[in-house]
Amino acid sequence: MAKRKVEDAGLASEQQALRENIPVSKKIRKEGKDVGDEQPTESAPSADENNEVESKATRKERKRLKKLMKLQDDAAAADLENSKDGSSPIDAAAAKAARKAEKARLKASKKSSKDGLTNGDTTFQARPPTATEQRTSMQYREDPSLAAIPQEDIDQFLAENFISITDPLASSSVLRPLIKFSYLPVTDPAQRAPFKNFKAPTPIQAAAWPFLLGGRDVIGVAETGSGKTMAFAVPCVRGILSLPENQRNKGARAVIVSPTRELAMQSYEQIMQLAKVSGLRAVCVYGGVPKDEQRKSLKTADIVVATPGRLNDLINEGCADLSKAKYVVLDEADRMLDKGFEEEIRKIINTTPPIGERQTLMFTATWPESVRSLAATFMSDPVKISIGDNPTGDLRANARIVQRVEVVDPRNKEYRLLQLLKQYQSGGQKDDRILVFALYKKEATRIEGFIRSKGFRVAGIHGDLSQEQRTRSLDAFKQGNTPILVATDVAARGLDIPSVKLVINCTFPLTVEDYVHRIGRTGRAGKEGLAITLFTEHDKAQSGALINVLKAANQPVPDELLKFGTTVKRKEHDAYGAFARDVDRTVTAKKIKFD
Ligand SMILES: Nc1ncnc2c1ncn2[C@@H]1O[C@H](COP(=O)(O)OP(=O)(O)OP(=O)(O)O)[C@@H](O)[C@H]1O
Repeated sequence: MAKRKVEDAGLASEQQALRENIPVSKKIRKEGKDVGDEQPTESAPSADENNEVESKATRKERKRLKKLMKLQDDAAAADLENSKDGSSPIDAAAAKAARKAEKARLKASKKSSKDGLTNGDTTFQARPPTATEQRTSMQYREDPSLAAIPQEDIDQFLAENFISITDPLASSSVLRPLIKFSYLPVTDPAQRAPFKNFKAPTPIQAAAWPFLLGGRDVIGVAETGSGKTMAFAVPCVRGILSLPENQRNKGARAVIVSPTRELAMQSYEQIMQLAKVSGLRAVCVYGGVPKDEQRKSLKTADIVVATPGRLNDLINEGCADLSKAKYVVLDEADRMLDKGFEEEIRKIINTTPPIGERQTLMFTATWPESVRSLAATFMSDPVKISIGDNPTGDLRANARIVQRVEVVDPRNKEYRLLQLLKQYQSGGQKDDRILVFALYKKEATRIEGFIRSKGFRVAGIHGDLSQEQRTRSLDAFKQGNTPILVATDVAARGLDIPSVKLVINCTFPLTVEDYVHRIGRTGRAGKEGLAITLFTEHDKAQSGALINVLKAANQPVPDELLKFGTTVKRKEHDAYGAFARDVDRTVTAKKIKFD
């Protein structure tokens, strides 16, 4: 284990060196502005130097495109052969069109190299292929019909959906978003069944799939309820299916780590929809229930979905072996890298193949500065994909949620809550689902009892309840038997409960990121939602950050809230308070010599 840590640290510093010498990034520009969030590094060459370097690089890129065309030609020819046997029909006309489109792109690349020595928005710099490039080259073949789409249409799709891709290796020049399900390299109709109720991939799915299918590390940041689970689940299953059949059902090839038991179960269910039809096995490993069944399933499961504590227990017991798990996902990644989980995550990741040999994915709706450098230590040349009109990566709430903030006297909170419940559960709305958030377990218990005493059907979910009670409450809420659920932040992240009409924050959470996740339980999968927050003087430290979130989503900011101030307080360290300094953990420490 210690050896692996040293190994990872070495690779991390190698990555850092690469990063400093290779300021290669693709930035999708909107209205002439950079939408990417990476700044050129100090060691970036001057404009003249760039021209010199880029001309070589552009030639290199042309070669790469040519190679890609040749491989596509060969593959298309092979497919055509196959289609003669009737085994894998492919549209030869589409393949031809794709080749034409590729040639056009190549021509455009030549032209732009003459004009400004750039290829569209992508700048290239000559350098040997990195470990990531060697590992990932050509695992993914673009569908010919996708390749045939004019570049302007692709650019329009990226701009309309505010898709920003920052790729340190600039391979995004050949990886187009999978804007239709039919462009997924899936031939078996049974494997397409899970998408049959969806019109098209969501932007995060469309943009992330080609990179993930190509074996790249990805950081995916997209609003709550935007389909991130399928974004990482589809390539997970495709990757395992690409292994020889005799290597399946023989232990973990992929691991997905989630912060809560309920979220782990939910992701497991979604993944099973894809895995089961393909004969793959998955297991969900979480605490609060006996281990025996989990131990047994781990022996044959291809995919492990887990919460960190129980997974580490089973690793320590020797029952969970992740040494072949080359697909590692941190769902709700910022939470997983938070102080409470960081150590557990590090232990888990240290038992997977080393950085560069595994694919590491981080998905989330919130990506605070405080976790970004730590995330980099687990990843190899990650492609950053973010969705939203949010070039700086600042915190953003789902724009379809109407947010209302009421500043109230702390003593009147429960009375106001009761009024709201009566208002939003009257007449035809009496079965509407309402999720009420409290901050503490005891508070949740008290509020649940209070609501019940007023004649409402209500259940609760928090850490003081047994897993059986938690599951029962969640099921009753999902099925609509109890239309009100009182929860602590165990239900803030990831839970996908259909038709939650209203989220009420009875007590404000500890961070504004949690606020964004809490209200994200409504307004999912393209639907509208409403969130009402009762804000008191006790929460005033959060007023500035909340005001920013409201403004960014064009929501009204009440004057009473403005009175608490607009300053955004820096996140404080538990031990060092506001004096804590952000440390770039990707940088290797300097050796100091004492003479
Ligand atoms: N392509 C699609 N079209 C429409 N709906 C989709 C699509 N893909 C997934 N969904 C649905 O969207 C809902 C939200 O998906 P999911 O739970 O993955 O969101 P998320 O982005 O992970 O949210 P959160 O940030 O809250 O965890 C789910 O009900 C899912 O079935």
